[in-house]
Amino acid sequence: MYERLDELRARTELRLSDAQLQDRSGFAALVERETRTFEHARERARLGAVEEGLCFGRIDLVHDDGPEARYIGRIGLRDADYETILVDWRAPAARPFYAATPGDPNGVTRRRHLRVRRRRVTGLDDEVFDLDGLGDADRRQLVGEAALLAALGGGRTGRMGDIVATIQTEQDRVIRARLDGVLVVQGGPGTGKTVAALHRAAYLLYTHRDVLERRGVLVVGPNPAFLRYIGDVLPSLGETDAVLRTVGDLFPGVSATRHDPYRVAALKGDTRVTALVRAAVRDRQRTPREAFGSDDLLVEADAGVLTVPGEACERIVRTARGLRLGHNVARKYAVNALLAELARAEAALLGRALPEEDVRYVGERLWAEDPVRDALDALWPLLSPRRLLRELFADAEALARVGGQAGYSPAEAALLHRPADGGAADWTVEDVPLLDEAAELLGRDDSGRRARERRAAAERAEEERYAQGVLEFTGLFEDGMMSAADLAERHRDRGPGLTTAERAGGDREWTYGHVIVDEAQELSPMAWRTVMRRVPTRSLTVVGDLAQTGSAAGAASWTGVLEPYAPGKVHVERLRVNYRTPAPIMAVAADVLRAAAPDEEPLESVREDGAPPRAVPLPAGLAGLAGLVAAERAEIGEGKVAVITADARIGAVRAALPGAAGARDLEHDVVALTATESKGLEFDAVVVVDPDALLAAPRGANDLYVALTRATRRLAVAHTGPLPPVLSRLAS
Ligand SMILES: Nc1ncnc2c1ncn2[C@@H]1O[C@H](COP(=O)(O)OP(=O)(O)OP(=O)(O)O)[C@@H](O)[C@H]1O
Repeated sequence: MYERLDELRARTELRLSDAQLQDRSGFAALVERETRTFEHARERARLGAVEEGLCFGRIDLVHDDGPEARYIGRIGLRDADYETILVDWRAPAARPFYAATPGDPNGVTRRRHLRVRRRRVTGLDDEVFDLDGLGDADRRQLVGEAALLAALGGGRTGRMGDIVATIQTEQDRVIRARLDGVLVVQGGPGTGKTVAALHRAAYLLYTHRDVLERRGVLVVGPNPAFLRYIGDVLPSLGETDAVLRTVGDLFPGVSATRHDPYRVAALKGDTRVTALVRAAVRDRQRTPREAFGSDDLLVEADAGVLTVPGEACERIVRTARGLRLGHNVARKYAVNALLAELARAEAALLGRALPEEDVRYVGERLWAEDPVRDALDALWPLLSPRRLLRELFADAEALARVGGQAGYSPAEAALLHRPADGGAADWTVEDVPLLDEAAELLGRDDSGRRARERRAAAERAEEERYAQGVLEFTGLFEDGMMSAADLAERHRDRGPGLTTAERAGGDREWTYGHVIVDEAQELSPMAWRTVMRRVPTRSLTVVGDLAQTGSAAGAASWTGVLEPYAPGKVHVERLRVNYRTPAPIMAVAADVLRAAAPDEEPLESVREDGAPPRAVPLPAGLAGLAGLVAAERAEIGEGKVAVITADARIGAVRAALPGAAGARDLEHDVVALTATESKGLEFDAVVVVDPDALLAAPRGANDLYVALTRATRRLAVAHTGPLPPVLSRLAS
């Protein structure tokens, strides 16, 4: 297989250099060269990514016409005679490797896991499915237990790795689920939700390449550190068409990482805020009375003071609003109509006749005068989403007025007040969905572009055919959400030479072929609106754990959140086995889970071994912490230690551990994190500091649960005060 891989690599190199050397001139030749170069470079990257663990498994099957040995690997390979020598793990033929269980062997008589290092087989584990010889008690459901335990036992590196060789049956079901509809993967900590979702992305890109390659897959994660943590998985599976983003950077040009305080976040996360944004836009469409406190519009133009009667202005504002277009699009009408009135006023002032056909021309001339422009901008300004919200939040009076119109109490509206520093750092993660909402309401005056697009009708017809295909393929016909024509328009290619991920990342209106949302319990209803706009076909994988919800406006029920967007298309799968945390640590976490979410079933841990978790009193305060962390580090040898505490204590903990890194540097040996920052991550040893401070926060039991379940080997709970009763198991 490696020989064949080397041949393919050499061939790809050759094709790549041929493509680059091709020197025919002309536009078509240029495009062809770019396309070929791109394709071959991609193939080179794909072949380059599979060196380690090219082939990791084999299944023996019995057919009517004899036995078959099938090899499973990171990619599919055929020999020179076109015979399959290696089956891609994502192909249907590989499925029995993951799906065979003693109870349901799928025709497999033996499954073999191969361990290969530097092109040499260094070990193998066999499972023989001798159906007659098995009692129920032996029918453990783990696939390739020895290989799995070996993979789980290795020290952590600060980066997540792929698991193609040891995917478990329940995870395989998630990975290979259908593309259409909303698949929710609910599972406790360490059940492999994240890793399974990423393998699902790779599976979908492989199986539905025609649809997904062009539109790309969006992966939404909770914070930048998490995205870095998972960032290697898809490239190691040979995939480059995925875009990784936090909610804070879904709006191009803004990259928010800071969160609002709890109560503000709750307000901004609730869909009531859409009424506020709507009212804020409307508030900027003013009559002269609202803008200047005078009945009529008075403008000091070059010719003298021009007067437009208040009624005429009100009629124009009313009509422009009635157009039901975006604010910036309707502005064109409002400004033109007001200019026409001003042109007539000027003619009247100068005692001249103004033929109707000259009105437009005179209006354009007036538009060049600053006082005219200023006056019209005060009535109906051109607004960007950022300007709208920045000015709203900075203006306490406007907030109270607009808030009142949207049904907010004065106290609620006042919570949103924020002085404008003008810097980009002002934006919080919770502002991003509001910016997106504002962008939808404001719209863009893109009539020029539209006219050009109309001329490109032939091209568009092709796009529409494709879009129709997408809608049909994903089982979502024109149901009023979005027509094929709309979809096609949003999908217009933005020129050659960029990867799908690059094109998608900078375009707010880009719609993806599939969206994966991780730690999805943290998303507010407003964040969901923002995500859903990016996937009108509603093809999503939603991954999370309701028991780990920590954010102010996070989810309480999956169907409650998702059904309104995809009625009848939400399907929930549960993962029940914990691969990360050893059983003794999970027992401690289970006590906390009972307090946080009494209805959740505790998980079964794959790993029963491990050092007993312990409570360590720190009578002299955090001064004792450095010694404890050093001891934990010595215990784990190669590996990572995380010190996790409440927001309120993180400053003190960092001061006590000057050598520890933060969330930006997960590859460091010791990191100090808040519970929120630790979401989705894992470490060989975890030291939870001052659990009572964690419990004191809103949704504090969830935070403590998250912190305890980050450990893969060792757990210590250090406390400067008394140990909370929920952790009494540690005291015994
Ligand atoms: N089939 C598997 N083979 C090998 N390792 C696995 C497998 N499934 C999960 N793991 C490992 O278990 C750990 C936990 O996985 P992951 O982070 O995806 O869990 P999670 O459900 O997202 O957890 P959390 O809810 O706490 O974020 C990871 O190290 C992952 O690589």
